[in-house]
Parts: sequence; structure tokens; C-alpha cells
Amino acid sequence: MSIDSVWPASATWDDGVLHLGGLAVTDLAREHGTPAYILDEADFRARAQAWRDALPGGDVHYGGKAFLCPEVVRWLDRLGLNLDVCTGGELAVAQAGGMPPGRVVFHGNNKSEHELRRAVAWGVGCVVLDSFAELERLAAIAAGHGTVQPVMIRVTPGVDARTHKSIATGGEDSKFGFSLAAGDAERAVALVRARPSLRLAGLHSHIGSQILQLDGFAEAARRMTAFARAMDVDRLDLGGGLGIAYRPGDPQPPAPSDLVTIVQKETGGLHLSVEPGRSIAGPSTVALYTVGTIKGGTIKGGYVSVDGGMSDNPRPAMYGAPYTAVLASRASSAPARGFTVVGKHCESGDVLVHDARLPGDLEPGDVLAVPASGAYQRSMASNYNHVPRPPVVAVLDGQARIVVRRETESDLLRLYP
Ligand SMILES: Cc1ncc(COP(=O)(O)O)c(C=O)c1O
Ligand SMILES: N[C@@H](CCCC[NH3+])C(=O)O
Repeated sequence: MSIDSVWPASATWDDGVLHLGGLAVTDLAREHGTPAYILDEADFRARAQAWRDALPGGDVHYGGKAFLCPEVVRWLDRLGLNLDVCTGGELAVAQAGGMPPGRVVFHGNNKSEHELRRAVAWGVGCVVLDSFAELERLAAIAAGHGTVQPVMIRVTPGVDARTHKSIATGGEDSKFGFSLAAGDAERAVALVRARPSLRLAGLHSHIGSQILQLDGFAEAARRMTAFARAMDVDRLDLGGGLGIAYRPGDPQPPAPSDLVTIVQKETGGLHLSVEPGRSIAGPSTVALYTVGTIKGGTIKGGYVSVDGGMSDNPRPAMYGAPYTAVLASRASSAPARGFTVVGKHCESGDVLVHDARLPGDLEPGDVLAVPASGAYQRSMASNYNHVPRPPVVAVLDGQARIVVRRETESDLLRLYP
């Protein structure tokens, strides 16, 4: 199966049973339970490597918010990727995974004093400044620590990324960054240069996420390059944002090398960094669910309830994100019917797939597979209704390894004094 397909590279089908990393999902579901995220390790690494290869002279910082655990940090480290974190929690995972601090970039529009102190004390390679208040806070912390902290300035370039409004970040009206148009970005450059405890290491922009057309990246690169030249800065970080296909019929996203080529036409000789998250993690992982109940299933549609839901994938409820679900545990020749695949939460909006086509003989106990489940799913999972969060199981060459274990009710009860 091609790496561009909606399924991970190792996916094969044998008599109606999906195999990932050489293992039948029926066996994985039996051993690890459902819901579960099955991560194709080779697929993840290949996508990370494709970014690394696309930008040999620059830096690739994996956007850890898409999905992070210590094992993934170790893979990235060995592949020569750096890491973008945006909270103290993500920083802690970077530390736990052994990422050298100099290869960590620390983001966030409201980093706490405590988070900034930790970042400086650990020696993170770069803090991306997002506000004037933070600039002064960090300058004081670094001075107190007796260090000179490298920083980038996050610039809002005023570019429409053509994505869902909740995940667009580069327009003029954004909670992120310093406005280019209002002159805030220029003022921030001057202020950083006036603070002996800060060193300007570059300029940053990130226009949004799940972007499938490259023109927004090109426009951002054009504006950022002009600004960098005007400010005499020679390093640009253009953030993440490349989208993925969620359903078999979706347009194939551009390759990392396509994006880099387009952007480099604008940035000329400037040193370039990128921060891909979704395009590495998203397609690598398949979510498995077990069918519990079925209602209807007519031309008008019925409901298939599975054992997970908006707690392990809030994206359909939050962004109207489209997904597909397929029967993955047996062959069926029954004609397909329309179903809404829903979760087990007390919420009518608890929908995983709005317009699934599933065999009419679907029954409780069948396993459904949802591809493209690796980004912003486990990382955004919640304990709504006191549901323990699912595990992430990495598969490779017939071996399965738990890289995030399933939460238990004891984990949840431990919170209560
Ligand atoms: C600053 C920054 N960098 C990188 C990313 C990763 O983006 P994506 O997962 O869309 O590649 C994000 C998330 O949108 C971000 O906010
Ligand atoms: N959580 C969003 C992406 C946010 C990107 C982070 N800045 C999603 O699920 O699509």
C-alpha cells in the first residue's frame, strides 16, 4: 500500500481482516482491548524521514502537540528531527524521552513564569516569543539565570490559510503572535535586541493546520522573507500545517518536498525550519473500536454505537472533521448501508463518522477501524464521563509494543483526595 494512502504503509487485508505491522487487528483488539490506537512505527518514521530529507540544510521540529510520548521522542531524536513543545507537560515528555534540550523549541501564547523558568534552566534551544509581556518576563528570567536565551519572534503575517477557522492562526485577528501589519513584530525585534539576556535567533510564523493548498505557505514565506530582510534576520521558521487525507476519496495532500520547494523559492538563502505535526503522526495510526449496539441501518441511516467516542476523538464534534470507518474484523458481502458511527457519551453530538457505509450484516462484537487517527486524537483525548483514555500500541514487523498504556479507573480515582 502506498505511503500516500489513507491507511498506514504496512496495512494489508487478508480475508476481510485488516493487518497492521504484520498483525491482525482482531488479535490486537483481543490482546489490548478497544478502543485503541494502533501506530504503524515504520510509517511514522518514514514520514518523519521524508520531512528530514526534504530540508537537508534546515531544521525539522516535529509539532509534539499532534501526538507525543517518550518513545516517539526517541524515534525523532535518532532520525535527526528536533521537537516543538508548547506546554510544561510536553516539555516534560521531551525530557523523559531524552531529547537534547538544545533541539527543543518552546511555543505557546501564554507560557507561565514557571514554564519559562524550567525552559531556561533546562537550556531549551529556542523560546518562541508570543507577546510583549512574555518578552520582558523571559528577559528577566534569563538575566536572573545568568544566560543569554535564544528566541524567535512569532509573527502573524496576515495570511488566509484556507482551513477551518478554529485551526487558522495566521490571519490578522489571532490570539497568536505579533502583528506584522500593526508594527508589533518590528517593535518586538527592537526590544529583543535591546535586552542583553535575549538573542534573536530568527522569526517564526505558523498560518494554521490541515492546509492542503500551498499558496498560503508561499504567501507567508514571501511576507516573512521581506520582513526578515528588512530586519536583517537570516533564519525563518515557517511552522507546521500541512494537511492529510482522512477518507479514501479525499484529495492527496502535497508532499513535504513540494511544500519546501514552493517555500524556498520565496526564502532564497535564508536558513529555514519547519514544524510538521499532523502530516507525520496523522496517517500512521488507526483507531480500533468494537461495535456495541446497532439501531436501524436503512437508506436514511441508522446508528452504530462503539466503545469510544468524543473522548478519544473530539475532532468531528469540534471541527466537523470528516472520517471514514470500515469493518476490519471479518469479510462481509452484505450490501452496504448508511450509518452514523457514534460513541458512548451522554451527548447527541458524540459522533465519530457522520456518513459511514458499512455492511448491512454488521453486528455487535465487530471491530471497526478508523484510519488517519494519529494526530490530535490521543493528544486531545479526555476523560469525559470518567472514561479511561485508550492506549497507543506501536506495531512493527509482527511485534506490538505499548507506547502509551491504557488508563485505568484506578488512574482516575487517584486524583481524588
Ligand atoms: C506553532 C505550531 N507549530 C506547529 C504546529 C503543527 O501543526 P500541524 O500539526 O498542522 O503540522 C502547530 C499546530 O498547528 C503550531 O501551532
Ligand atoms: N487540534 C486541531 C489542530 C490544532 C493545531 C495546533 N495549533 C485539529 O485537531 O485539527
